Amino acid sequence: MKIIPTDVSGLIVFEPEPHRDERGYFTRTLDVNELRSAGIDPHGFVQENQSRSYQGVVRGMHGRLGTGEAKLVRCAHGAVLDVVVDARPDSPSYGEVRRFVLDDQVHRQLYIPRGFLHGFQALTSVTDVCYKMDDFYAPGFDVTVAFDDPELAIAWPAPITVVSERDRAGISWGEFRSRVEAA
Ligand SMILES: Cc1cn([C@H]2C[C@H](O)[C@@H](COP(=O)(O)OP(=O)(O)O[C@H]3O[C@@H](C)C(=O)[C@@H](O)[C@H]3O)O2)c(=O)[nH]c1=O
Repeated sequence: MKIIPTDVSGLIVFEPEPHRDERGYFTRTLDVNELRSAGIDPHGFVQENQSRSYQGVVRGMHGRLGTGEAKLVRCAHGAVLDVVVDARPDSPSYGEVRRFVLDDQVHRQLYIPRGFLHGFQALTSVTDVCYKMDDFYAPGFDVTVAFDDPELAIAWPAPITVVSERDRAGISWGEFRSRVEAA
């Protein structure tokens, strides 16, 4: 498993080395030693989720007020463009967007520390995303920032097909920022 730091502090890409043969492939999807050597407590994860999305679906941009939540995200089937926004006011990259392709070919995983907004777009007809979280689902603290916020100007790569009602009602990045900065 290669550990690939990014230019944003705490945001880390993990790249495994899948074994491919005529049957298909084998790959590790979790190695606690690798996580520890990247400074992540593997026992911090308390919930794992899987969602299926059809081509063009956008989910996001989701964040959690208060302490936030860290996620370890991978695409088990198909491909996504995974998008994060650094929502940590004291970070040098506060407000910046980063985009990563996660797919079932290279099998990269993205570790997103606490204090980020997260979302993705499904790039394939059937797209399964799995992610571990270091806190339990707490809808009362969840906030959605508009996936099409003009200030964030996230470049979604494909025509957008379906967006949930919750995500269509997302607040602006400016509104989110004032809530986070006031906290
Ligand atoms: C996330 C979540 C949802 N649910 C329920 C609530 C709802 O009825 C249904 C679908 O929820 P949502 O529409 O919020 O699912 P979704 O839009 O896929 O939400 C997810 O999006 C990605 C981008 C993330 O980063 C995640 O943290 C999470 O916010 O599942 C849970 O029971 N537990 C959970 O942990």
